[in-house]
Amino acid sequence: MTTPVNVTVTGAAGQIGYALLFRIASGAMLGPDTPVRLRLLEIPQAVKAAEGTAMELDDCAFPLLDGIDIHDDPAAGFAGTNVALLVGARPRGPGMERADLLEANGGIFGPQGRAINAGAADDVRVLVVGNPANTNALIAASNAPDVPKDRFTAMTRLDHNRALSQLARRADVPVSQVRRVTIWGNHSASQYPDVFRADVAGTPGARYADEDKLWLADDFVPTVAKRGAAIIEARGASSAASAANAAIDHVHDWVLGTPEGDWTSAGLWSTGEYGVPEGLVSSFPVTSSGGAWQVVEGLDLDAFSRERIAASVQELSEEREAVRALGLV
Ligand SMILES: NC(=O)C1=CN([C@@H]2O[C@H](COP(=O)(O)OP(=O)(O)OC[C@H]3O[C@@H](n4cnc5c(N)ncnc54)[C@H](O)[C@@H]3O)[C@@H](O)[C@H]2O)C=CC1
Ligand SMILES: O=C([O-])CC(=O)C(=O)O
Repeated sequence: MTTPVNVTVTGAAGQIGYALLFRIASGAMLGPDTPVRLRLLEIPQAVKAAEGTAMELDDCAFPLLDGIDIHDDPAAGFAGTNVALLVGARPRGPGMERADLLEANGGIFGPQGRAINAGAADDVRVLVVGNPANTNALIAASNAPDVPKDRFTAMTRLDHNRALSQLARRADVPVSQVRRVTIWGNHSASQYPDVFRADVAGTPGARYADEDKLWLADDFVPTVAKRGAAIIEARGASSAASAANAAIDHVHDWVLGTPEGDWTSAGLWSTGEYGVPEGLVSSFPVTSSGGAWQVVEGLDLDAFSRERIAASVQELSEEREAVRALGLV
């Protein structure tokens, strides 16, 4: 049998954790041939709830689930881990922006970055889901100097999937026929979902944008960018199953590759692509092969897109200043 992959999930007793763990154990994330060993990392008060989830995981008798360990100490939770999903953090409530969580959540990601640095496997791949995801990824990466920066990513795949779905609805085509949309910038209301370079069942996405500027600026962009708030308003709690699904998609594509002719979106440590200052964790169009993300380079950006991207990147710079002032990086 193949050696199991160690997968650490923080916030395992939370609502995203509950929607995520069963799918990881079923093979949805790493494929049907890869056994997994789950490490659930929680705060001490939530360990009992995590134990309950572990009992349910046992009760599923997943053939690929090699074992489950529960920890409340980051050093133990990340020791030898190959894939780390940093979900554990407070969600926002109605009327809050994700950046309002910076002070409450930022402090979680420095110690976790240090624990990953000290003990994770050499091939560790980290996805930060806890908000504000981009800047929390920046904090974690900055506290893990020995881990290559491209191993720390922030989740904008949920925004990407939202954009696919909204564009498919507008064009009245199946979502499977929409390709190459991009989320640029921050996982926040300033993000820029870009349809200009998309392919919509063979029609350039730019046609929808050019024909109907009002739809683009007043409907599509805000619907995608503010979807998280709309879910909180409707459900009384932030998105969970769709967030877990996006985390599965992100790690699946990172490890197993993106389909030929398409790309997806992920928050990556910038090395200056598209003028994004180095060291900000910003969302880009990305492909994956050989277990590594590559930014899709050379896209010719129109003025509308450039302006929107710059605004979101400016917000990321401000968040970096804020966490510097808090001494977190
Ligand atoms: N990037 C994205 O697209 C999305 C991000 N999120 C974010 O994901 C995070 C989690 O959301 P939910 O699961 O709904 O929250 P939740 O409140 O249901 O669960 C959070 C869990 O994290 C645990 N936790 C807190 N501090 C921890 C620490 N230091 N170590 C380990 N565990 C810790 C808590 O005990 C709790 O069980 C929130 O910050 C939310 O805003 C949510 C949806 C989408
Ligand atoms: O909006 C929130 O706070 C939760 C989240 O990140 C999302 O649903 O995109």
